[in-house]
Amino acid sequence: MTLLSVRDLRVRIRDGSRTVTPVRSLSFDLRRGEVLGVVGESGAGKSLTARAVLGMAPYGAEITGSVRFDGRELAGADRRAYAGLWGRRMAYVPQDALAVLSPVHTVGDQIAAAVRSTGCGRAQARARAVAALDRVGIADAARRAKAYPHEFSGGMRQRAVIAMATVNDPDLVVADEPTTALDTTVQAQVLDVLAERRAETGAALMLVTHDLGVVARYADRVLVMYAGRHTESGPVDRVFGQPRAPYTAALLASLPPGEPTADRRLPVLGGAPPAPADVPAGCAFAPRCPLADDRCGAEAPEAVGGAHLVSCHHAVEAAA
Ligand SMILES: Nc1ncnc2c1ncn2[C@@H]1O[C@H](COP(=O)(O)OP(=O)(O)OP(=O)(O)O)[C@@H](O)[C@H]1O
Repeated sequence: MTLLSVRDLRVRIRDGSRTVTPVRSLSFDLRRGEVLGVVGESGAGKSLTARAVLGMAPYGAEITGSVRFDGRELAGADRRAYAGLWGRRMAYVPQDALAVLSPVHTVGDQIAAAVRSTGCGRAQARARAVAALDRVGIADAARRAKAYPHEFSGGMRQRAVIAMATVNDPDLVVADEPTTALDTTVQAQVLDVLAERRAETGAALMLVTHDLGVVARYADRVLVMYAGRHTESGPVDRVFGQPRAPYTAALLASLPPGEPTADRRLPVLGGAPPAPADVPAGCAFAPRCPLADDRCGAEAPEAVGGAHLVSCHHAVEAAA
């Protein structure tokens, strides 16, 4: 069943003296309990999309289109509309734990406060906070709950944020590059903890990452974005096994050998994506695409296909 339905999402934002549209005409769905990986090069609009879904778009950003969460329209809603949702039904795991953890309260108190927002009593909230820390692999959780965020390592802080995000069994967790700031040795452990907690709570997870290997390992479906738009989406094994858009194929081909099934027909991507103010008319990828022709320069492609959607005038036919 669909939990989150995003249609024709557009994020407009002032950038100095002009207004840019870093996310445009973006549509995707997330089903209950599903893990959706959102990938694309830097500047593709992944973070803005995540923040638009959460009602946490930067100040002054204009959100249009539709963001339906469990049947409720949230696009452009004010913070009051989200107040009953944050921390209870939807939760955020950012790249930097300190963006959501206060430095002046203990980790345990902060998780307990999230529990208390559901109406739970003080003693029980504390006990649940300690249990939540224990579940994310924080040893000696009762003692560690009394520590402040700066007394935790980066990996432990991220575990604490995962504990806080999942303590109230939310329907949706949005994780934006949740391990990018961590040492590589710790990244996999923290992602495993996030995946475990997701499975235990049954939450859906929107996992923003630039790492296709992470998507291959943890996600059910993938959304590939380019210059703020949908490029390709569908089940991970189909999109990575038989990419239909030249951009997805090139992204996969640029992976080191041994990474997810990479079709290496296309050369490694040259050039860089356009800045939001310089997105060309037509297909945004056309200037870098080996298959681009006049139509690509003139006409932005619509998303076509059933479960495996692609926005490309030269899309490879999906295998039956
Ligand atoms: N507050 C803002 N004001 C103006 N432009 C912004 C703002 N936030 C983001 N942008 C622009 O929007 C585009 C998309 O940004 P976003 O952070 O969503 O990309 P991303 O795909 O998450 O990239 P990365 O992988 O580097 O985090 C970027 O070009 C960025 O410069």
